Amino acid sequence: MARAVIVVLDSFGIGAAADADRFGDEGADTFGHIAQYCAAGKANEQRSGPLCIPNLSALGLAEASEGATGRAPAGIAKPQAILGCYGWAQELSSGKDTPSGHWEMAGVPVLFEWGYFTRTTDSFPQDLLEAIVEQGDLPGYLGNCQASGTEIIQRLGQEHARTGKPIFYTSADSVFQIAAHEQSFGLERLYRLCEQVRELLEPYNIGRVIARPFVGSGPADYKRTGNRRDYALPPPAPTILDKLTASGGEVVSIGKIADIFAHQGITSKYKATGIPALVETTLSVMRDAPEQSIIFTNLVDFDTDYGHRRDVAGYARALEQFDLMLPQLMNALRPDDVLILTADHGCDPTWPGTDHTREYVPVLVFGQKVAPGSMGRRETFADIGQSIASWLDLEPLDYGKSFLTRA
Ligand SMILES: O=P(O)(O)O[C@H]1O[C@H](CO)[C@@H](O)[C@H]1O
Ligand SMILES: [Mn+2]
Ligand SMILES: [Mn+2]
Repeated sequence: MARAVIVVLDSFGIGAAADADRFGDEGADTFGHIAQYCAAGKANEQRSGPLCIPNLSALGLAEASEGATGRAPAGIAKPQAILGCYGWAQELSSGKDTPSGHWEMAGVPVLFEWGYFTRTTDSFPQDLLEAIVEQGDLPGYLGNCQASGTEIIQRLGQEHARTGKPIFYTSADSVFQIAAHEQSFGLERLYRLCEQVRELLEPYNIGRVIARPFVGSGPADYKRTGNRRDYALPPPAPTILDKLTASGGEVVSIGKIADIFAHQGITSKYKATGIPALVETTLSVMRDAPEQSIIFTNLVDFDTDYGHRRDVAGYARALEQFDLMLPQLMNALRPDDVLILTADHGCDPTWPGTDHTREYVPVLVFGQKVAPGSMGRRETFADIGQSIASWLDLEPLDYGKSFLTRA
């Protein structure tokens, strides 16, 4: 009997994937560029100097990054000893979005193409917009373009508050996002609208509708809240989560994991806002979760607050903050448990635009019974799901090769 704890550092890529040119992402490197900016003294806001992440380093992060890129990350001190089993994984899925990355690590790569709204303005089809306005009983809509979510509420928030028209926007991802004010529009009303849009999008094969509530009295203090909700399509096949729950095990979602899996294969869920609170929640779940559990945490802030915002110093601070808490996660493991740190895609904060980047992700594994050393390059994120299947003595999954054998 054993447990698996997966912590996804959302968007923490470690170097352009072999197929990054297909995405215009050749040369992207979320971790490598953050380390480089820090070492060059170009990321000194509320922190300073080279990136200080001794605990991630002890799990083999720098070695994984060097394996993925052929270069050692700048300014990262070599650990005295490597305690983790480390590697770097290529994505098999066609997209570089959050559901694809998570489903693939849970054993189900997305081999079909999502629908996308590719026009930068007038992004959504007119008949779809008309149907949403009618069904949602709306006075109209604002936006209808590709945008950064923080920028668009600055630009259109006041008009939204004045007219009651919700803000519709998309990105390079397969998403329909709706920003609306929690008080003037209403949070429950926003959620209901998203559910209606989810249904109206049926013919378009769009991965997610995302509710983006915000508060504040004007552009100077508009702020998005932790009440974001993602309405994802369900994974196209049973994941390791479904297999474990079907066999009587527990799957605990922390953060937006349950939303990403359309609430399938989850036995309990906890939400928290911010990296410290999400890690604290993970620690408290680890104290009580029974054997044959997966504890699955998504740390969305790396992506939403720093990657998409192209905030290098903020991303570095968040990594340093997580690194300080990492020993608590390692110490909370029971003798048979395994801790896996990974990511779902990249979002290089030094890269043009505000979108994700196609990168290798780190696979850092720690457990009292896991032999340290390199697991090398992995062909698919599904190796994570397959390894957990083998660790928890479940039937093998259709995709992936296990990097874990119980000692
Ligand atoms: O700019 P914000 O609203 O954070 O949106 C980002 O978040 C979405 C979901 O990850 C992405 O598609 C990207 O558009
Ligand atoms: Mn993501
Ligand atoms: Mn994102």
